[in-house]
Amino acid sequence: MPDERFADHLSFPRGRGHTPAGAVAGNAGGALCGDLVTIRLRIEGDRIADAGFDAEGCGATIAAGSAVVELLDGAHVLDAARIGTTQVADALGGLSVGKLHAADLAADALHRALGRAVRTQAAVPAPRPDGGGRTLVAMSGGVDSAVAALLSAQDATDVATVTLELWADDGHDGTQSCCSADAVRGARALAHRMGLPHFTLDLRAEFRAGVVDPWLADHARGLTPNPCVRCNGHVRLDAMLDYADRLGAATLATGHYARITPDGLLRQALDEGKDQAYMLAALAPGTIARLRFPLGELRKPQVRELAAQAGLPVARKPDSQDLCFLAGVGRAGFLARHGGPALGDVPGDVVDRDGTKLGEHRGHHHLTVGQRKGLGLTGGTGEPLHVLRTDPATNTVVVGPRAALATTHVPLRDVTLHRAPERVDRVRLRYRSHALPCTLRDGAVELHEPVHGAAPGQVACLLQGDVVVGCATIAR
Ligand SMILES: Nc1ncnc2c1ncn2[C@@H]1O[C@H](COP(=O)(O)OP(=O)(O)OP(=O)(O)O)[C@@H](O)[C@H]1O
Repeated sequence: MPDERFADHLSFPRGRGHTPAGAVAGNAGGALCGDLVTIRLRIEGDRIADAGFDAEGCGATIAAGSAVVELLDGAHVLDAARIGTTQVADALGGLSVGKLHAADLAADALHRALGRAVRTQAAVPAPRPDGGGRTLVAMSGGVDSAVAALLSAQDATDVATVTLELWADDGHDGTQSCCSADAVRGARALAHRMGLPHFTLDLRAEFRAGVVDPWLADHARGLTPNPCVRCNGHVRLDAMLDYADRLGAATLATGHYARITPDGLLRQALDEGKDQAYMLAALAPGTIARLRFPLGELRKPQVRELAAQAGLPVARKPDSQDLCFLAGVGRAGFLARHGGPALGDVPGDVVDRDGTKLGEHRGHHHLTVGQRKGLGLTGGTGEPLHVLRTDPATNTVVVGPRAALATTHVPLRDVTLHRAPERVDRVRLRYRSHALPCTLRDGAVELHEPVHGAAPGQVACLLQGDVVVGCATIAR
């Protein structure tokens, strides 16, 4: 027997077919599962001013859409962000496992609409200054950002969370798939479990234009780009800070392993093996001033322990390994699928330093300076060969012994410095590589010891000790 609340929503759906003036819509479900929910809402200031819905499919879908509209009635934006599958199901008197799917869809549609509406309509005041302020925590669904949220909630009086939807394969959106992006859902469930409001910020268009397209273009130009540095520096942190403004949050906390010096510069994390200051090197000082890194003084095992103590299901979740948009397809698969004609597989010559052909490759963009694996070649003496340089104009790859990669002179472009150039005494030329003693002179770093292979396109993180004092790109 369905609960009478369920029957009531089904018989008298609240706001069905209603489109509030100035509404922002969010969809979930679609062709694959046959159920589709659309939630429409308008925010004024810090409240949901009006909401309506449409639903196709089973009765539970209609009841769930109606329950969301009722839950939203006059709700504070931060309370609306606490509504998840459980709240929708509870509002219907509980749902059987088979019908929970309807509550999932309605919650997904709500969060798509809410996430978009906050971007353009919300103006949530900051909490009273004596109350400790509000922090927005960037939650990926992994253990690091979950613990960052946990620690922020212990510190700040008021915490909200946000997850970015950055990438969905072509044709995969809320209306065609039965599920929203898994990561976003997982992060939302985690935030709700901690009692925190959760927002979804759809940055797919900005991410494609500001990160993926330049990454593809750099590959076509024979460079080895760092999309994460670009993403942090020019796309996601700025977008999340704008979002924080809308939600009255003065600060943004992330699960990055990094620290901030008293004079506002980035500093490497205590846990050197996890340090991510390199990934954040392109941030402007104004951005850094609003960031908090609650994990900067912790080591990874401590972070996992904190998560376990708090009963978070992600305590043992493995770390993410690769670029987020390559998940499931890998680099070569992604290039084949999204690279277009400029990055199609076109065989070219592998030559030695004298231009003698040694073999063939399937496209220069699959190879990067310093690379040994994947060439399938050894030199005449049996010595392994490495990529010395790639030439996109002729689709030629030049190889040689490791010794030929050695250099002490690394030319730079797009140098940004936050302190005088004389203060640069170390440089990191790759993520997860050691910092190398150096001097910065005439737009290049002069290394005190040779390095084997500095790949054009990679970021050079300019350090004074363990403090990031600048950033540049390695030039050809
Ligand atoms: N999709 C996302 N939405 C919101 N914040 C994100 C997202 N992806 C990453 N972040 C933020 O950036 C931080 C560093 O991201 P990174 O990809 O390095 O994740 P990570 O070290 O595996 O952390 P986590 O364990 O939290 O996934 C995260 O801890 C989180 O605060």
